[in-house]
Amino acid sequence: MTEYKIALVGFGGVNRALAQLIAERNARWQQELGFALKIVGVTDLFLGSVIDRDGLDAAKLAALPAEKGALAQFPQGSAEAFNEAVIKQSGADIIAEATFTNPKDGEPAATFCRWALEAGKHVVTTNKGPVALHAQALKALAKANGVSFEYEGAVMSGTPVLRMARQTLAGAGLVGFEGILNGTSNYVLTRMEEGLGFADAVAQAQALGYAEADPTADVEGHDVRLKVVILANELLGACLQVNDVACSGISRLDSAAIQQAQAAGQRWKLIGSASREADGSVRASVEARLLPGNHPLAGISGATNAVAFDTELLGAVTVSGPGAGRVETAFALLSDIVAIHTAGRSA
Ligand SMILES: NC(=O)C1=CN([C@@H]2O[C@H](COP(=O)(O)OP(=O)(O)OC[C@H]3O[C@@H](n4cnc5c(N)ncnc54)[C@H](O)[C@@H]3O)[C@@H](O)[C@H]2O)C=CC1
Ligand SMILES: N[C@@H](CC=O)C(=O)O
Repeated sequence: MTEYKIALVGFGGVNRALAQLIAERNARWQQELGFALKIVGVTDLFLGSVIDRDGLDAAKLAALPAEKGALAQFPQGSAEAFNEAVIKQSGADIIAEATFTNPKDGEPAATFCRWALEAGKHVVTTNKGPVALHAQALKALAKANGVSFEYEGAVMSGTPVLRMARQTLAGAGLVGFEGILNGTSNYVLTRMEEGLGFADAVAQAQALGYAEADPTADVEGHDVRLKVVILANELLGACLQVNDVACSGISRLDSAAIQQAQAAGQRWKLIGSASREADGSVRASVEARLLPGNHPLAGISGATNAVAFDTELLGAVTVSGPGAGRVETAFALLSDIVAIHTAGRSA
């Protein structure tokens, strides 16, 4: 039986949900997936850090109170976040990186990924910063060290989009995409259609674990901009930088405008899109658009996301599913580990 030792960097909603899944499902994964996971380290800016090479109790971790320095409760635990030690010295085979997304330079998460890859550890991450801003360098580093850098959860949470498109649309002639790529803003728009105010709707999205640490990133389109860059660079072979993508959000839309549109059979949606131009370049944007009721993306409500891929051979291929959520995103980390396991077996 294969057992992967895993260290969790950032222990907020997503990695805590992964610990809960490990506590509940490890035996089942052994049977169904051919591997089990053992948590050997956890580190978090707020909670502190702990290393135990023999394995930490996943259920106890998942139930940890959200109090400053709480990881000091574990034998060998500390109220200080020794990120570098947990990444390099916990004996982990895999680092699950789920700290805050920094849309400006991807740090310090990009450094955490670098440390792990240089130390010969696989990285699975849901953090959009390192992927949108440093994917090429991190992928090269992974290759040089014979390990994997996986990030399925960076776009549309646990809904399989990146790997699905890369593997199953290869050869279909992908020329563009448009999608609802942020769970929080779509949830906010839906709740505002139902009569809730903007601030209350954002607060609900935060409580449900959908929003970024600073939800401005969700409602002003910055989060979607990172996802558009990831999709365009990965699937359309573009070399977009974040500032190449024109970006506006939903905060200028008031309840009256949203409900008026709805009464007219239309819906406001935050749309991220990219397309290949005749000269081979790729143009991309993020903006609120008023969609007619019969548009394929108009019926997507709540934290659900959808992306329609425009292909030469199949026309539009649309994938829809959860775009945010703690357990949903923890599943994305699991799917990355499955990919690592499968690649290791076929090597
Ligand atoms: N929650 C969701 O639905 C989704 C989240 N993501 C991304 O996954 C990542 C994690 O998301 P959540 O768990 O929801 O966020 P969260 O805000 O609940 O947790 C992040 C944790 O990282 C810790 N942290 C921040 N900076 C750190 C540092 N320098 N060193 C150590 N720990 C640090 C914080 O203390 C916090 O506990 C974020 O980058 C987010 O953008 C991606 C897809 C969906
Ligand atoms: N805050 C993001 C989380 C996933 O990337 C969202 O709401 O979509």
